[in-house]
Amino acid sequence: MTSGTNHVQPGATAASQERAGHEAARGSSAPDEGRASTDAFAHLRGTAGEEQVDLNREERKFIRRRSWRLLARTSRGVRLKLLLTALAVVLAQACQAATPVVVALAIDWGLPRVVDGEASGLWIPGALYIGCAVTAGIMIFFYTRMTAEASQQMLFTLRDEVFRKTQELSLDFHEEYTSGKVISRQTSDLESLRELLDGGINSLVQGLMFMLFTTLSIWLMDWRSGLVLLAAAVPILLLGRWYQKNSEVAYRRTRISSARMIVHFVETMTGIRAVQAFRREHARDRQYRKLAKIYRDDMVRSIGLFGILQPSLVLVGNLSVTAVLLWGGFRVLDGDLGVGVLVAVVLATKRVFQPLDMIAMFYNSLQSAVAALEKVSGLLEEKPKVTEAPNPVRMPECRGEIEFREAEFRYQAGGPLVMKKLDLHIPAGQTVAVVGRTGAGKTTLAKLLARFYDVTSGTVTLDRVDLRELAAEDHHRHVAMVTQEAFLFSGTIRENIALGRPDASEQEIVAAAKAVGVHEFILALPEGYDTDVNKRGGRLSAGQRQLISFARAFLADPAVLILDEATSSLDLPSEALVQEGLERLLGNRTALIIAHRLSTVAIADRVLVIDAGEVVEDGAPEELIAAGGYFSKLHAAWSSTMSG
Ligand SMILES: Nc1ncnc2c1ncn2[C@@H]1O[C@H](COP(=O)(O)OP(=O)(O)OP(=O)(O)O)[C@@H](O)[C@H]1O
Repeated sequence: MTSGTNHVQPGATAASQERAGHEAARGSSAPDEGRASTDAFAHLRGTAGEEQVDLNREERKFIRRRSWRLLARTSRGVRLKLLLTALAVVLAQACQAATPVVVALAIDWGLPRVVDGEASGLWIPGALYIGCAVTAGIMIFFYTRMTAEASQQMLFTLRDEVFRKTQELSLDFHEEYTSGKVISRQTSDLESLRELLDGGINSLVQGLMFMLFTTLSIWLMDWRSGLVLLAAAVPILLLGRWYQKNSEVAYRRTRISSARMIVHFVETMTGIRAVQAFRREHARDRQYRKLAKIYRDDMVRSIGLFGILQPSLVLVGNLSVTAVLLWGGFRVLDGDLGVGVLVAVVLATKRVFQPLDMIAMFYNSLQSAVAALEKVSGLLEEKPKVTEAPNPVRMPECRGEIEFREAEFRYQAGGPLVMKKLDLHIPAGQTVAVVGRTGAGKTTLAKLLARFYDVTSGTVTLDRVDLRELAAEDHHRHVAMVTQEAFLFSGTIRENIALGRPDASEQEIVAAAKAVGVHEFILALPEGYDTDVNKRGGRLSAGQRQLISFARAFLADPAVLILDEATSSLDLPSEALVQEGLERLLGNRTALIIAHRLSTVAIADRVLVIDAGEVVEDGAPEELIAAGGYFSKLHAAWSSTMSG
């Protein structure tokens, strides 16, 4: 793959700037270490505390504040819409709650007039009723639309932010966090939020408003019945509090178990070849069932809480209606209360509890969404370790001279030194083969040059400019890394080659393919350069993919090429093909090749033998063979396999 060296878009750090002063969550970069130790919430920053279920008061407050900040930021562009929606909801609910009052008016004020032959007793309540109904209808239409627009806009912003953030984060984050978790944040967590934003908030506000106005109308009609409602509010609030406390933990648990399940699923699917090759299907399935069962049980537990809440609320509602009816009925018998008012008050009391069901339901989705928001806001709080300097050095032209000076590197703070005080100068245009035992640090050297990571101490320079000072865009243009996997994106062969330089003309794309010797092969494909790499017939072998990625790199025309070579998986004819392509690709660029084959070393000007993070042999291939060290043994072994 011609990999984009990890760089940060200049505009993509607005969110991180807002969080200036916060420590990096996982605290492995040197400047953060000191501050993290004085930070009481260091263990919760970013994705660090993601799996923690039980939080204390302060921790809950910290997480909630972060979620709210994210919601506030996401709603920035739609606040007017939200305000208008709220107004429309209030108006609609006021109109709906007013209808029982109109019924009372019709019975107690209108009917006597109608009996006396006065038409006003009929049309005034009638007009009021129609007025309320029509206004409520218009307002409902209005806010339904507005809510959909506002919530979809917020989700769009969130989706985009999650995507940009995950792309922006450095490789170290992805190696730890895994793509399964990112997928879980982007899919199941955002889905929970969608459920809430799409209908939940609306119904919640709508229900609350309806209850408020209906309660007001009851107080206006008969304050004694209002007292019954006040008494009913006590058990309702207690129930609400109980539910909130318990469901918060329960839903947090479901977000964690759902993420674990998705991670396992994604890992199995991405590693399906290994799973099938090693007959791991049953074991993976067993593990998946275990995780899915945990998720199921967590869900059942949280829904079970709702199962207690809902009938309890219905019971309180029904008892209240009975109390209002009995107390009001006795007062009607005593002549203290009009029948119309009693009918209206009983009607209103019955209605006042109706939205409770709905509110409880959406409180449920609110809790689920809050748990999801905690996770998403944590992910968005992460900061890339590899960042662009505030005033980066531009480099329009590059010769390709590389220097590592006293470069040291460890993957994690406190972890082992993977590279020890490396001093290495590679003049422009040199082809350097890097060899060494597995785990010696060859790929690490390449990753540092591609700036997937920054050195822990010392420097790495390109044309004497420290990579940390160099503009990401220029670094990306001058240094390209072609990895073993030779990843092809969905799309045509042409598009895949053009990734190296999106503005390349057709001739340039064909010229690149010809240069690395893959043109004839592409023409033989069912649709030539238009062949879709994911469709039947477009499926390429490892060697063919490698050649396409060579063409991609050739087109990008970088001054420095880093190659993590494809290895023994290639058969000999295609290996020869790759070899020819490779030679033409190298041209007179500076190249760092992690060599796994004798043929590659043969074209190198220089060989570096790395062992335990140190260069132990360095010289022209023939010199090293003559010296009789590690390389000469390796060379002898390679030669014997070639001749055998
Ligand atoms: N992301 C990582 N986090 C922690 N340690 C790592 C990470 N990647 C590599 N290492 C460690 O760094 C050391 C060097 O690894 P590296 O991948 O550079 O070796 P290599 O020489 O390229 O090996 P190979 O030939 O097997 O690819 C190894 O001990 C490895 O365990």
